[in-house]
Order: sequence, then structure tokens, then C-alpha cells
Amino acid sequence: MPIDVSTIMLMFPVVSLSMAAAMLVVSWGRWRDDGLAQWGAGVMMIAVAFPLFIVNTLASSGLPALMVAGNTLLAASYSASLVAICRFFGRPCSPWKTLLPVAAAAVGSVVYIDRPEPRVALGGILFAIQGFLVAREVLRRDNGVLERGRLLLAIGAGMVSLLYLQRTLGIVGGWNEVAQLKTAHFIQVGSHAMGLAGLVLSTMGFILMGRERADAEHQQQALLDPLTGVPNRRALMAELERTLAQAVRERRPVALLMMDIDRFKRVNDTYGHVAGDAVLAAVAQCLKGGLRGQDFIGRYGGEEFLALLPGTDAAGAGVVAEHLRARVERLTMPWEPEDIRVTVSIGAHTRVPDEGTGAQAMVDVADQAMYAAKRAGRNRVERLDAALSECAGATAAS
Ligand SMILES: Nc1nc2c(ncn2[C@@H]2O[C@H](COP(=O)(O)OP(=O)(O)OP(=O)(O)O)[C@@H](O)[C@H]2O)c(=O)[nH]1
Repeated sequence: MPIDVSTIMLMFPVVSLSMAAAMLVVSWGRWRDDGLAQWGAGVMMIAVAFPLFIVNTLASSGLPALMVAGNTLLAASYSASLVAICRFFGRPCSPWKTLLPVAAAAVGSVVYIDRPEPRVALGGILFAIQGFLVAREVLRRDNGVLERGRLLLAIGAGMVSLLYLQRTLGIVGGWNEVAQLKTAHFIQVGSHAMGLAGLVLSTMGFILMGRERADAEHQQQALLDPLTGVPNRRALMAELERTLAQAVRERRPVALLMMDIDRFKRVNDTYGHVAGDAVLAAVAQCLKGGLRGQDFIGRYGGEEFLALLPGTDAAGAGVVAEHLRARVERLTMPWEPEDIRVTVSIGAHTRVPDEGTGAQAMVDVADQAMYAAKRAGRNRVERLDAALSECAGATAAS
């Protein structure tokens, strides 16, 4: 089947314009600084560059000025892709990696305007380096995870890089003469098809990266309490299951602190629900700020917070609980007409868990200890440790 190179090249603006339009539709009304605009701009530059190459291919003696413009646009499009990835990951992007290749493509094309071999070889090596930089940037791991979108983008950029590398090596090695670039030689057809596939794959990869990140954010949000910003009960229970499993393996204790704001109804009734909400958020942050990095705290319900302290024995849990109680007691919430102050009652429960220890059962014991603290006068800590909790209903004051 005879294949016309110009026709294949025509596919670039067609595909690029379609993808740029698709990106516009995807991002319409959700203008975020996630690099989509920069990636779309890069795709649009490819859509403009290729018609210039086509006209140059069709002109019998060639139109070098179009090659200068086309090469510069192509280099700018890969720089835009690099900027898009840096934006996406919130990383700084060195101007050396973005502006230098564009300047080199423009200057090199002008300098070699009448010498197609060095011009094509220089362009090829520049674009190969740019494709490599894009692939390298997207593969840089921040979290040790290589999501599918990143992989797809890296494969696409890698294909583009290899395509241009073979073009330069072909000219240097003499198997890919410039005259052949306009013919339907299988190397040309294959390399254009590879370039097109690389463009489609990398753009799909970029869109998929955004989708994967949005999914991860939604999952994260589903585990956070929107009012206080700390994990919700679902996240707490999942974390407790994990903590217990690890503690069973390591034969280490786990302590739970159930903390309930005292007379919170009075806060709502006196200052209003908006003030009540603000107090909840302030207490959550105050409690969180009083814990170590390996501890975990979340909102268990209404005005109740639960802290998980892995590797903490009963005495240690008592110390942490007292520290938290005192922190909240010192907390002042500026409000009109007067500052709001609250206290918390804390129930602590510690045990070295075994296979049969249930997460909910442990929470229930901590809850019982907390109610004991309420009964004993509030703003205090009560401990109900494993040996005691096994004797039904027993409580022990800290
Ligand atoms: N503002 C606000 N109030 C809440 C929220 N969740 C629960 N509450 C209120 O918290 C109050 C809890 O009241 P109670 O269970 O009677 O307990 P309390 O007044 O704290 O008294 P003790 O626990 O016995 O010290 C109720 O008035 C709930 O409406 C919330 O998200 N925002």
C-alpha cells in the first residue's frame, strides 16, 4: 500500500487539534494550576508546526523559513510539556531546560538554513533530549508509586525521544539521508507513526495522571472529617485495625484515648452552632498538636475524639492523656463577647492485643473509661486497663 508522507504528517495537526479540543472540554470551568493548560498549549504548537513541515515537504525546492518556524515551535511544544509536568507536581522548572532548547532550535535552524543535514541532525538531537527530559521528569518519584498515567506519559515521551534520536543517528551514520525524509521510505513512515503514537500516549498519560490524582484526593477526602480536618470514624477504625494487627505481631501494647468535650451542648446554646463548630475544630487541632508523629487522632463522633497510641503502655497513656487534658484546658477561643474555654474528659484503655482483640471492643472500653471520667466530675482522666477491663464494670482512677 503506497503511503504518502505528507498525508501521515497531516495526521499530526488533525490528532493534535482533536486532543487539544478534548483537553479544553475536560478542563472547561475547572481552571486549576495542574499544568493542563500548558500541556494543551504544547499540543496546539504541534498542530501549528506540522502544517509548516508539510508545506515545506510539498514545495519542490523547500521553504527553509518554514523549517525554522516549525523546528522552533516543536522545541517550544516539548518545553511546554515539561513546564506542564513541573506545574502538575508543583516542582520548579529550570529555564535552562525549557528556554535553552527553544533558543538552540531557532538559532540552529537559522545558522543551518541552507544545510538540511546538520539542521535535521541538530533538531533531532535537541528533540530527543527534550523527550528524555519530559520522560525523566515524569518518572521522578516523590512517593515511591508509579501510577499508570505517569507510566503511559513516560512511554509516549520515550518513543518521541527514540524517534528523534534515530533520525539524528541515521543522518550521522548515513542510512537516513535528508532526501529520504520526504519519501515514503519505511523508516520515515515508521518514525512518523511512532511520533504520532508517542504524542497520543503521552497526552492520554497526562490526562490520566490528573484523573488518578483527583481519585486519590476524593479517597483522601472520604476519610477526613470536613469540619475539623482530622480523620473521621471510618479512617480511625481502619487505622486501629492496622495498628492492632501490627501490635499482635510485635507483642507491643496499644493505648486508646477517648476524649469528649465537657458540657458542649452549653457552648452551642450560649454562643451558637457556628461557635460550637469553631470550638470543635480548635480542640481537634489542639489535641493533634499534643501527640507524637506515630500517634493517630480522629473525630469519633459529635464532640468525641479518639487517639491511637501504638507502643504505649498504661503509664505512658496516662501521661499523654493528662498532657492533652491540660492542653485543652489552656486553650482559649477568641469570640465575641467573651473568649470561649472548654475542657475534655478522657478515658484511657491500654492492652497488649492478641488475635482475638476486637477494635470496636477496645473502643467501647475506652468509652466506658471516658464516661467514668464524666461521672467523676469531668475535666479528668480515667484509666481502664486490660486486666481491669476484664473484670466487668471495673474502673480505675489515674
Ligand atoms: N456545633 C456543633 N455541635 C455538635 C456537633 N456534633 C454534636 N454537637 C452537639 O454536641 C452536643 C453534645 O451534647 P451532650 O451529648 O448532651 O453532651 P455535653 O453537653 O457535651 O455534656 P457532657 O458530655 O455530659 O459533658 C449536642 O448539643 C450536639 O448537638 C457539631 O458538629 N457541631
